[in-house]
Amino acid sequence: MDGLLEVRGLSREFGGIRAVDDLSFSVAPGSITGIIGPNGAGKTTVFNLVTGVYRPTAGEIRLGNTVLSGRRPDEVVRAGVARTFQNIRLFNRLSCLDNVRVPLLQRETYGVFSSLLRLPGVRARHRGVDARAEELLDLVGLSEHRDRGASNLPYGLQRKLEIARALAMEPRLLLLDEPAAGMNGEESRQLSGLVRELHRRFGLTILLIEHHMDVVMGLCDRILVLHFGACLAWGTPEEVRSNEQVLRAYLGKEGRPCSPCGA
Ligand SMILES: Nc1ncnc2c1ncn2[C@@H]1O[C@H](COP(=O)(O)OP(=O)(O)OP(=O)(O)O)[C@@H](O)[C@H]1O
Repeated sequence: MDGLLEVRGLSREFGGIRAVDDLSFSVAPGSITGIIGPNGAGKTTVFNLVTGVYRPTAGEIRLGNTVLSGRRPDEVVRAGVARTFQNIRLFNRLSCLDNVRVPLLQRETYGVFSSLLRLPGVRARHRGVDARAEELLDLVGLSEHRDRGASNLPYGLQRKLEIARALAMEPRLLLLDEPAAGMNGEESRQLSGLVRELHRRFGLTILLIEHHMDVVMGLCDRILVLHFGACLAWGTPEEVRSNEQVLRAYLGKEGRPCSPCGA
């Protein structure tokens, strides 16, 4: 097992529904991996399982040597996994800068008394946080919007702000849930450029869910195709694009799941 993320025999049931069904795949360190599949295929449930929002019914998830399955979301973040959400989750009343400062401050461990007394070391660390927040906003192209309320940003920029917030966690693995949702062709091209740049600059491993095929095919080294919670296909964009089962599934005929993926 040499993936940064290793998923083995993962299942999750909701009542009688198997949202994720005995799924295995591996995300290589430093790669960009895409998850695609029809609505309801289980893509977001996989993210929720990796990030500790849901507990698996069966199976194991590892990040390097750390077992993630069964951990709380805050423990998963500390282990090095950050994510963005399909339905954007920002502090709407806060400025862009403060939206990024919050996770940065959470990472800092202040003694309560030194914080209350505003000791010099704390003030210096606050300045460090401000500088880092500005840097992250600059990186995603939001510097000029730093003082603007998050809810006043256009949708595409809110998605970039979410990415800046996730980067503030200094993740080893970044999960992006439909980063190009609601974007037009030009916006999604820009978004692809940004993801590529972040990947190069931070040596990040990225797992992304996306319905925009041009984004997925252009960015990803490997693609996992989910169908009824199981792996329908796994491979390079070229392999997936020409896979008969994938073509049939998207055309409405049922394909036969394969397993395990990327092992
Ligand atoms: N909390 C939940 N309770 C009950 N059923 C759920 C829950 N979360 C997901 N499901 C079900 O699990 C299945 C997979 O849903 P999921 O949201 O993971 O799919 P998806 O591939 O992300 O879909 P989409 O592309 O529409 O976002 C669906 O049948 C969904 O209704």
